[in-house]
Amino acid sequence: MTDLDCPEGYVTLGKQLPTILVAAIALIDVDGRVLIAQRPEGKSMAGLWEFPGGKIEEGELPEEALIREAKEELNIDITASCLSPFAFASHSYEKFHLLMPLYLCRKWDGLVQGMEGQATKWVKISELNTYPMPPADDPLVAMLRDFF
Ligand SMILES: Nc1nc2c([nH]c(=O)n2[C@H]2C[C@H](O)[C@@H](COP(=O)(O)OP(=O)(O)OP(=O)(O)O)O2)c(=O)[nH]1
Ligand SMILES: [Mg+2]
Repeated sequence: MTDLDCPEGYVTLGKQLPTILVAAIALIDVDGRVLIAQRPEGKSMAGLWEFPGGKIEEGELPEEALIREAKEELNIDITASCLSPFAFASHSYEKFHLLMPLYLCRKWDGLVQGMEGQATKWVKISELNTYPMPPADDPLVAMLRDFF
């Protein structure tokens, strides 16, 4: 898939673009740092840093998608009760519109490991803007900076 292609599993909300639903998580550690992961080679937007997460699959709630993605991508266990809705991104890329709720999570079981070969990094929220992230994430980073 190139950066501009639309992923599978979209819904048609607007008239112009297919919409993809993605759930993302900002894990916050005891020192107030947030976890970001680098999109691996071969995926769209490879090399950019992101909040872990992924597409919400048919029949899933966003929280269920995050519990699954946290295990698949980071090998950690989280529960729905530890996920706080925080903000969302609504951003039109060239070929699709992204609707992405971002949840905060301060409690999980296990040690974070990049399970898909992706680099992971704990960064101070004040330094998040020094990592290149997808354009949809800009307002989320600003919200995190304002909030913390
Ligand atoms: N997880 C995540 N995705 C983001 C962020 N910002 C952003 O534009 N995206 C986009 C990139 C992708 O087009 C889409 C997420 O798709 P993905 O490739 O991570 O989906 P997935 O984890 O389900 O991966 P796969 O099963 O398709 O390999 O959302 C972000 O901060 N986190
Ligand atoms: Mg993903």
